[in-house]
Amino acid sequence: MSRRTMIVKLLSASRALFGAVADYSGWRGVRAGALVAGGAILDGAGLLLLVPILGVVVEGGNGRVGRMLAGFGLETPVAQLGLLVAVFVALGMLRAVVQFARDMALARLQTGFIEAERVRAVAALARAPWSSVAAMRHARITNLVTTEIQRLGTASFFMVQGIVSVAMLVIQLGIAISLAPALAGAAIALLGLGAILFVSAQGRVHDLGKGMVRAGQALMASTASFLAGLKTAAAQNEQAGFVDEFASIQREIRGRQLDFQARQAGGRRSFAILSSLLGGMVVLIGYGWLAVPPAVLITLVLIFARMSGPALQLYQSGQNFVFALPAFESVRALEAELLAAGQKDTVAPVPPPPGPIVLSGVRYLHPGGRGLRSASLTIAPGEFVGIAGPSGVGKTTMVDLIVGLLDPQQGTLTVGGVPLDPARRAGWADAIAYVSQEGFLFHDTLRRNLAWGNSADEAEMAAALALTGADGLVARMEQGLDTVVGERGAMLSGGERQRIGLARALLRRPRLLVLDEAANAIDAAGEAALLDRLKALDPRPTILMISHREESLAWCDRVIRVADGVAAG
Ligand SMILES: Nc1ncnc2c1ncn2[C@@H]1O[C@H](COP(=O)(O)OP(=O)(O)OP(=O)(O)O)[C@@H](O)[C@H]1O
Repeated sequence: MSRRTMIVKLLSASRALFGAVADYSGWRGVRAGALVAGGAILDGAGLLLLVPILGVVVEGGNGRVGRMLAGFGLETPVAQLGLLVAVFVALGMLRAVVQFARDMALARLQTGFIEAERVRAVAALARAPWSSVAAMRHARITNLVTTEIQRLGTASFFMVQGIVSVAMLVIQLGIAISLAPALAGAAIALLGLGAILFVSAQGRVHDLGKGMVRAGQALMASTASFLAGLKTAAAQNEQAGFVDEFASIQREIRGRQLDFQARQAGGRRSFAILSSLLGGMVVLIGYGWLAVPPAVLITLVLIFARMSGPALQLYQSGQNFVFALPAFESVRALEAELLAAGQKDTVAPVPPPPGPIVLSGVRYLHPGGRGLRSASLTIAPGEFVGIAGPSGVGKTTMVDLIVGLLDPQQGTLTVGGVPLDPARRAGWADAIAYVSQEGFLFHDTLRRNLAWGNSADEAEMAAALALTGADGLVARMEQGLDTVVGERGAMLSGGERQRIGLARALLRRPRLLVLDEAANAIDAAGEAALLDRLKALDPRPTILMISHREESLAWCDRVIRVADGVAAG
């Protein structure tokens, strides 16, 4: 990429981040901006006041300032100094108060901005169609929503720091110009040179930042697969492979961080050299060549010394900003991807009328062309329907269409005689309990796991556990429902996990219960007893059960057999 293209890209990304912060801040941003300007002006006013103070100190009461103050009745240098110092202290105190308010306002904006960005990204994720989320790498999403949004907060912080530094520098330069235009001109030229050098080095910093995003995602993915495969790895003594991969990503991250730190440290070194040169130049040229009066000369030296703080901060903020900018670009790219896939409307849910589920010529093919080619069937309310067929013929795809996770690409799907518009789709989802083969337990107590997605009380929980045959398990546990089940229910057996997942589903009192190989880890006798109790439920929800076991399918009222993407019944 040419330097020009790189600068244009950086500027447009910075403008986008600036726009996002401004959109979020609104009037609070204007207030914070006013506080930034106020802090800088008060700082400058304090500096400017040094001229008369030093004037009185150096020239006694006989200088221009002394004579002017004598006109107001302050005859002695001590009285004159007393007044000037009192004003100086008052200004200093006011500056401290304004800068405190400024820092708090900026901190509130920054933390609020991070929170808003995180909610925005998660909302876009929650409203994206399932098909697009299913294709995404989870590590990418987790990394963006946690680490990268935090880095985006850092970028916005450094952007604001940069603005504060610019405000301070402008005021300080303004004062320097008013005191000694030629010297200030030289300082501006030096700053301009620094800015050119700075911008030309930012392409590499931006690349480093992009690399950090990639490495962060790789680290997250490696950790996730390490944890997911830990048991298998431990059983096969394969942990070393995971550790090696982890270590190599860590090395990459460390390398980038060191590279960035070297750039920051190099910048500080150049600044230290440049500011000593500038200080020496001011004294020599000001005293020897331009014959600047001593009070003005000392004030100028103080101003230039003071300027090195904001100038260094501007340099470092700029570098940190560019380093963190790719985080903003990645978060917005994820959002754009989710938005492009279409967002579900947030509407008040309307339950579809009672009646059958009817599929007529429904088709859904996944990317790659596999899926459900055609399904035409009717399922009556309360029916217990088995769905069978070899692996990969489209059973899960059909069920995902029925529950509304996927939209038919062709054909129609109605519930109670009406097609699923967004409001009815939301109402339909409220009436569904879905149990997948893997189940879904989180690292918490049984009680909290059972209470997810329903408002059941303890008695209802006990009844559901009895129905799914998990009551004995809970009775055996020392802490009963308060037992923590481990990550994804790791402290339970596969069959126990499935029984708990089923109990939770029943607690929703669903209109449609979907069991996608949801009891395949339970022993045959246990499953038979469970299906018998499910079949006897009164009132009974419509039950769709995908299963590969013929003895399980024998409990169903009827079985729809899917073959090569085609289903009828
Ligand atoms: N998100 C996806 N992207 C691409 N292809 C997919 C996707 N989901 C499923 N498929 C493909 O679509 C076909 C049908 O998948 P589906 O999960 O519906 O099969 P299934 O009958 O439920 O299989 P199983 O009995 O093994 O669970 C498979 O060949 C599968 O590889």
